[in-house]
Amino acid sequence: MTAVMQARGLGKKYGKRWALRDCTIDIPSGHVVGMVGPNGAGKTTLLKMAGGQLAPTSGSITVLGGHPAGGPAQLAKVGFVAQDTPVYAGLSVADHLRLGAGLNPGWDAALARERIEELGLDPAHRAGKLSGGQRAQLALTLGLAKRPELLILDEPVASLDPLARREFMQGLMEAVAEHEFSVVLSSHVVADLERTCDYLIVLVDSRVQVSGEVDKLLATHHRLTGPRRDPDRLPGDQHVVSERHTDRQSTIVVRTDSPIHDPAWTVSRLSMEDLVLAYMEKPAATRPAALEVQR
Ligand SMILES: Nc1ncnc2c1ncn2[C@@H]1O[C@H](COP(=O)(O)OP(=O)(O)OP(=O)(O)O)[C@@H](O)[C@H]1O
Repeated sequence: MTAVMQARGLGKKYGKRWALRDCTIDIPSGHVVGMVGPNGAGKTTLLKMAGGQLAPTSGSITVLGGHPAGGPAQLAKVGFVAQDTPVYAGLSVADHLRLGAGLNPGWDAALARERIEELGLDPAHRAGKLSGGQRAQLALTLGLAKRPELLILDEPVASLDPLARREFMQGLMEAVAEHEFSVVLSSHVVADLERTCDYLIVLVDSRVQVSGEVDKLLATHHRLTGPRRDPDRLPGDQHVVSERHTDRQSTIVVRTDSPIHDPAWTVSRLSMEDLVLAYMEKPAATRPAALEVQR
């Protein structure tokens, strides 16, 4: 099966500073992928390289088996909704749909029209006068009506209130269920990702810290709580992701494929948010190389 996105040693430098480095990922098709990480971690940089808007400084990236800026056929397969849900303030909703139809060979006019109707948007309304939530929905409609094989969304819900966020994510998930395309979505709102994503990428300090199917990541990460212990004394197959200690107690998040038998530990499962926070807690330089959990 063709990978949706495959990167090998991918890096991007702005001046002397790496925005993304040593990124190696293989994302299989058919997933809704959540990309999460703190401000400046390199999410937009990675997504723009996938969309063909930025050239790598090092390494390589293929998207749906092709070069990201590889010509009209490649661009037709990938929808990209940029960070600030870009629409043209002076153009009406209907103008946007006409523009989309003119620019995209696979344009699904019925999908676009029906979605605008369902959203209750007036086709004559200028985009500049829409609310943030409505603008985001218009941008999503343009991305969906292109009928891409992969839709990339860079923090699409960042400026939306919780209700608008939920409506946006619901609309996206309904479209995924109906048209079966892959999605890569960056967001700071882990709760949104928890509801929608089945594949996760955590980026911190310009590096991919972990990537893989959510179910598998949650099955292989555990929180150990017990009497204070030096993490160096854990079994070799338990990779420490984060650690906290008081005088008497240790709380350590580990990744391991093996069961944990040590009776001294209380072992608990992590939520997606716990997992993301564990990878954000510890400085990347002190962690082992990026871990990848594959199908
Ligand atoms: N055009 C640019 N010129 C110089 N540096 C840049 C440029 N774009 C991004 N950077 C830097 O690259 C790093 C990664 O930025 P990027 O926008 O990819 O992060 P991000 O994870 O998307 O952040 P956010 O969550 O805030 O959107 C940051 O340090 C940023 O300042």
